[in-house]
Amino acid sequence: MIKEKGILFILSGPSGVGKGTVRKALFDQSTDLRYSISMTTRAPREGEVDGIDYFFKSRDEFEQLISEGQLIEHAEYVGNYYGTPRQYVEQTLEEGKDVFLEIEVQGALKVRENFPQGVFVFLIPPSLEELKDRIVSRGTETEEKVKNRLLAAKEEIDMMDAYDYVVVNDKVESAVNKVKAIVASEHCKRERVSHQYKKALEADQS
Ligand SMILES: Nc1nc2c(ncn2[C@@H]2O[C@H](COP(=O)(O)OP(=O)(O)O)[C@@H](O)[C@H]2O)c(=O)[nH]1
Ligand SMILES: Nc1ncnc2c1ncn2[C@@H]1O[C@H](COP(=O)(O)OP(=O)(O)O)[C@@H](O)[C@H]1O
Repeated sequence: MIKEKGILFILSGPSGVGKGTVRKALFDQSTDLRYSISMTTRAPREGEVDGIDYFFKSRDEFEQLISEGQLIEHAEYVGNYYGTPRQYVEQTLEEGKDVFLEIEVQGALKVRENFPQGVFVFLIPPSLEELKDRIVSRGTETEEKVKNRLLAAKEEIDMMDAYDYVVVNDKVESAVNKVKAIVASEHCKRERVSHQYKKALEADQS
């Protein structure tokens, strides 16, 4: 029997749109998706645990991982490196399980080069005003940085055509439901493909 590979789902979108919030809400529910824990050089925040939230690395360690080809993609974001571990993703897909990445836009574009069969989901804010409010209310940015993030967000939103799906993050619960619907839809597509394949095999034997 041919074992089907898992599907790679990528959730991306501009800073502050709510990627982390939607991803956490999705994984708080029961799901068959496997979350790929990223590597980063940023310092752990209070309450974050190595190997759960991120694999926290020094810059030297991270650069070593890059040079050994151990990351599918990496990006420098607000002065820190972030990257997706290759072995976990490839092995999990090979085992037939779906993998879920939550990464920023540059990294997602790089994943697309290596995994064109991945399913790319772009999260957008209901409006730029709302995005600004979210970045400000998170309280992690200076006024200058908020301006820069909004400028970057406008450019990033222009890239949404490169994605397979666009989800508006109006209410967290409804965004999570839409992501779940996308996962279900991709499984249905695959059922159709594998069904046709089985029919072709049967026809060949008769
Ligand atoms: N390219 C890339 N981006 C990542 C990865 N892991 C997390 N990110 C993104 O890095 C950005 C910063 O994440 P973080 O430092 O946790 O702060 P946040 O802004 O509160 O989510 C977010 O946009 C994440 O989606 C990764 O492996 N690769
Ligand atoms: N649907 C939503 N409605 C209102 N606020 C939201 C929503 N989604 C996220 N937020 C808030 O917006 C801010 C940015 O969310 P976060 O998940 O950190 O974004 P990202 O990971 O994309 O940078 C946080 O303060 C979060 O609580």
